Amino acid sequence: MTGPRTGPAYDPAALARRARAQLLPEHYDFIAGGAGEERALRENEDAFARLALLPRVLRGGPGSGTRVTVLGREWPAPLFVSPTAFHRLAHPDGELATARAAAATGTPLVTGMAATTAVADVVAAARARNPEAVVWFQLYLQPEHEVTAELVRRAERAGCSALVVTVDSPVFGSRTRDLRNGFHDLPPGLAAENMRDLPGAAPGGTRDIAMWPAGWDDLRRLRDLTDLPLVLKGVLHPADARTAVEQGVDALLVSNHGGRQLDAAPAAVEALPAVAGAVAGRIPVLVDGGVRRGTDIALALALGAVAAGVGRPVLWALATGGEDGVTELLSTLRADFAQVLALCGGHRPGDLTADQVVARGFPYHRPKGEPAW
Ligand SMILES: Cc1cc2nc3c(=O)[nH]c(=O)nc-3n(C[C@H](O)[C@H](O)[C@H](O)COP(=O)(O)O)c2cc1C
Ligand SMILES: O=C(O)C(=O)c1ccccc1
Repeated sequence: MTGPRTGPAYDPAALARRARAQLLPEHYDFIAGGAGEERALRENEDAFARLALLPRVLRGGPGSGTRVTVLGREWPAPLFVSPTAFHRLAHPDGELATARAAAATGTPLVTGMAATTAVADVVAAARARNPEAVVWFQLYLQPEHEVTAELVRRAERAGCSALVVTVDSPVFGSRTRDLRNGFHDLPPGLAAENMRDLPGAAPGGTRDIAMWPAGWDDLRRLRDLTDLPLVLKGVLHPADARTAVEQGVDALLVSNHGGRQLDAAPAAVEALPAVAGAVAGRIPVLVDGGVRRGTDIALALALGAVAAGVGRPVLWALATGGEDGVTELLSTLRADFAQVLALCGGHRPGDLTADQVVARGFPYHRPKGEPAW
């Protein structure tokens, strides 16, 4: 046999179980949980499991690898780390460990305004491992424009190369487990470091991160404030996708926020085809939610995404293995995707197409278009 072998079997559910054994129950629940009855949360993974890939055969030729180009930068694989709050809940090294692992594997990282490490320190840790490291900054538009403006300046000064504006949170979702556990505040010693010393804000608590019903006008104000590319995170409706393109948004991230906001939202991967159709190739479309293995990345690409993000698995890997754990997770996901791509008869990520995606069950039917038999 020639070519790389993938490593020992990777079991995403076992990783989550090991993390659960490491963490305080209320911290595990904060990370694992979703809104309401956790339907949107479950659907993200279940929707991938309901889909199958039709491999193409005898396509010959060598593979040219897993590289993709996103907003003018080459990524080694169509995989990135989605923004998640409070990495120091998972491991004392927190976002610094995540940043080092992402940089070491060349995986773009979206660090968030709810990080427990300041964005300047996150980018510095990443660049120390890999001067080419791609770090984006995620923010919620704040009711006080000056607060948003200061966050943007901090991200720019730190060296972030795009802003991810999360737009699915006009209000905070009802996180059932957090309400049950009474988990509202970070433990002593941890703080949302990006919120320190902002105009009008008290230093460092989670409650400084306002979720607020911003409008397209507020997005235009942000557009006028910075030359960084803007990525809208949390778009599910194709009409919003069209508006975003018209408004000059640079990319979309299709997401139901890991099932943590609207519990009736569809799985991200189910919303993806309509959004990709509305965008019609004018800007890149990314997706996150329920991505756990190479086949999920392949399905996301076949359905119109240029790359897929992982959220919770990174926190589980961080909790169980710190920086090394995250490095292993990201390398394994990339190798797994490379193998799936080859098994599908693809030579490069763009070779995966929607006609290769079928709903499981017999007789199976294609999600759109002609029956496949
Ligand atoms: C613990 C946790 C914290 C999160 N914090 C944020 C955040 O601050 N901003 C944001 O846009 N999304 C946040 N998300 C959503 C993620 O960016 C992402 O959409 C989601 O986790 C992807 O689904 P996955 O966890 O199934 O991979 C968070 C998710 C989790 C699990
Ligand atoms: O966005 C989230 O899902 C999230 O958990 C969070 C928590 C506190 C502040 C900001 C985001």
